[in-house]
Amino acid sequence: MKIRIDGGRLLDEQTGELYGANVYYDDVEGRILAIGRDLPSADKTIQLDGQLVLPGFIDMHVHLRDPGFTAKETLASGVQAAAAGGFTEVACMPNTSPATDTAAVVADIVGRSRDIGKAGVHPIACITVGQAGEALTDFAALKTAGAIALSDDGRGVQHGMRMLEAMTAAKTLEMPIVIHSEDETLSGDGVIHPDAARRLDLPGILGESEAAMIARDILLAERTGAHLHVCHVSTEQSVALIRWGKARGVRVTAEVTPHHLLLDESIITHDDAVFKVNPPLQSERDRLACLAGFLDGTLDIIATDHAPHTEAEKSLGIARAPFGMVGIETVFPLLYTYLVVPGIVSLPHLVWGMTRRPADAFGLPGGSLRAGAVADIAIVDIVQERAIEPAAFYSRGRNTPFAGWQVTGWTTHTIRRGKLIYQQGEERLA
Ligand SMILES: NC(=O)N[C@@H](CC(=O)O)C(=O)O
Ligand SMILES: [Zn+2]
Ligand SMILES: [Zn+2]
Repeated sequence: MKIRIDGGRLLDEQTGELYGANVYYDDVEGRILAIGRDLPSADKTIQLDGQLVLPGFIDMHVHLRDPGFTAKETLASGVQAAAAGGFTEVACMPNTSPATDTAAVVADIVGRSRDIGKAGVHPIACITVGQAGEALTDFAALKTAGAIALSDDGRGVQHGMRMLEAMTAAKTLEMPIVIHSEDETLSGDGVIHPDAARRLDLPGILGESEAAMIARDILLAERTGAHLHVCHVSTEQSVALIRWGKARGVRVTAEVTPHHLLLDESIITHDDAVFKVNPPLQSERDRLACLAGFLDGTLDIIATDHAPHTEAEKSLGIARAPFGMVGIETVFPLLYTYLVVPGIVSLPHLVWGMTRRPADAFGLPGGSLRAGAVADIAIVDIVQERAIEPAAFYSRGRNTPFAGWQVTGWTTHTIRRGKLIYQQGEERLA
């Protein structure tokens, strides 16, 4: 079938200007056939009224919790939540149960997510068996099964020589090493930023625990030539180290989350684990450094680190609850409303950070709307405004610190390879 999206506005990929145009694509081929004003007639038309027609969003860091932790999220709820957030592709982290450390688990995630038919899922497999930080997994077998990168996210690889071996092996296979940077000898049993920890009489996490491991791994990436991708960068020192690595020509890319761009530790005035996340919400100075790093390209991409947990787990209080916040359904509205509308970040810069830049960094299709490209499209409405309401999420996780925030930029349709994978208001999958 030939389908046309009429009446939307697109971003010019050279100038970043918005312009009115229609999009014509084929749902069997899954490709865009033409973009313009005078297009052939179609079998079906999606009629818009000025909504933004953007490349489908790509999130390189989500936790889908399946297999093993399906009370937090299932593959079905996770990929539907992703599609509802405008995402056509997500990369999922391996801290599942069993851990994503064998070809069988990778193949299971790829196969089941394909059958569900919502956002596309690209597993990131473990660096070490069981994420124990010791024996390396079989990188080649994981890659063959469909893993696009390697990470022990949830934990850092503590042993330097082990990381050197991992990067050496990853380099020969051209697989990115994606790091959760946390030197546990510095973070210890900390739970939040030291200033907030002092107020609440809890143990703090030193920012140096992040920067120290980033420094080590940039040096190892320089030695090995491996592609190093740094997860959820949160401190001023970390941004400075990544900027230094890039200036030296090291192959390092990095991501920043919506919560580290919008929140700092001062929001934690009482014991509510909705604010507990790793790395923690940092100082205002750190937040501004992350924003500056995103603006100058040091932090290449936006990733949500969507980390669903149950209400029971999050009600245990900051000392005992697990780390993590959900984010995939609210990232674009939040960043559009609080960074683009006030003029802090331009619309094209935000959009490229969620589309073209992750596609380029990880060699994924999508990220661009032009004739011949895959028909991976997010349609967002920047007029419709409403408060973030966790009970309305498609995700099983309701653990957001942004409940009640008034936002615009909600996704109305998501199209992947020409197929409608989300339409605003659709029923939850079982
Ligand atoms: N970010 C978090 O606070 N939690 C993540 C783990 C991680 O991303 O390190 C999780 O799996 O819950
Ligand atoms: Zn992490
Ligand atoms: Zn994570």
